[in-house]
Amino acid sequence: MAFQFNFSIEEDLENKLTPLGGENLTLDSPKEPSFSKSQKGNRDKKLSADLSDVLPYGLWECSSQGNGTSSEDTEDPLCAADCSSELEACEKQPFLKVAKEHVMPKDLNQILENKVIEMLPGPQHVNIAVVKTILLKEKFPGENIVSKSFSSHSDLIPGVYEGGLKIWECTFDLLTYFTKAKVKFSGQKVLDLGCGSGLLGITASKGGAREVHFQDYNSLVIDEVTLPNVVANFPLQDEGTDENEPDRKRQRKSKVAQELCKCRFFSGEWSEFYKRVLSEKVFVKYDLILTSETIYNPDYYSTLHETFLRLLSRNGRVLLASKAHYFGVGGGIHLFQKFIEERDVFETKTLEIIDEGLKRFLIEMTFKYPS
Ligand SMILES: C[S@@+](CC[C@H](N)C(=O)[O-])C[C@H]1O[C@@H](n2cnc3c(N)ncnc32)[C@H](O)[C@@H]1O
Repeated sequence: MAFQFNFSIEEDLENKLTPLGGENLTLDSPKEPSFSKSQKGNRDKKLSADLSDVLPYGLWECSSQGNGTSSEDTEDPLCAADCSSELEACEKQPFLKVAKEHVMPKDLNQILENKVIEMLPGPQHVNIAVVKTILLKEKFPGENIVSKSFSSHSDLIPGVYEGGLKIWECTFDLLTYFTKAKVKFSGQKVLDLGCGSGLLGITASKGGAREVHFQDYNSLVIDEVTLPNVVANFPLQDEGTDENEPDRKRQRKSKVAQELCKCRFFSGEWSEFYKRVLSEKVFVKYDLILTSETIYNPDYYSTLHETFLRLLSRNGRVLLASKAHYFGVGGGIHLFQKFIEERDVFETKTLEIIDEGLKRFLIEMTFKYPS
């Protein structure tokens, strides 16, 4: 098996699309980090990531969009109003984007409608579905994170858009590690924290996890990236060559539905997320938490630590992938490990150091005192 990409093609929009050429943008520049420059509040944040962070199709801009801000962005109570006041407001207030569970739509065919699936070469045995971000804006203006990402020339806007629309490099490091280390998912309850594309959770699900939860900050990411990816990535053993055959379609639907029963999807800020799941009558903690490129911002460490503390089962483990350092924002593996040590709740073990391009780390976290 191999990776797949899933593109949305819409003729009328296609003509208006211009791939980001990198004039003033960092997204496509091989030399420049691919995130974060927030335009307001003197943050001037720029995280370090190399070109392989950018999806093969990248982010796209629509030549007629101007700065792309929209008054339709009313979903986040803390982040209404226009983009500039929003960024300022978000800097003054804690990011408390309310957690929400996303229910899989009944019509699974609709989720993959207008999406073209392509194969991504690689040994990770996961198919990937990805949608063109311009179409997300056109069709789903609720969060409006695509145009905000364009207008701020950034892949990350703290408290507004946390980067889930693209696949970050460390996700592939973790996927490779799963294969190399023969990580066992069978029977485990798994959380893909800060999931974005959801490839880690999808791999766990395909590996026999009994339950997989996906969490991302942005609901648009869950609806338009994670969910389609999940649906597209459950291959059918009995799928024939003729995909158009009605009974084949039915089989696919029911098989996917079976897999989806063990998946749940959440958007929202981490503390809101853990409060939400812990408020359920019966909540069983996670055996395994997978998380990639989520420690770029030291402002979030406390909440992230609390999330692990509250949601990980006592004998569970966190597999975390990160770049050594995120320039501009200041986070990185050493700072995070220091933070963890100071809290004295978890111990960390370095599983792998990837020393090509930007240095990256895979670490494992377990409770220091499991019982
Ligand atoms: C840089 S993206 C990485 C996405 C994905 N894990 C990958 O490797 O491709 C960081 C992810 O962490 C999540 N995230 C970051 N800070 C968060 C916060 N404070 N609350 C909730 N989610 C957050 C976002 O949802 C975002 O998808």
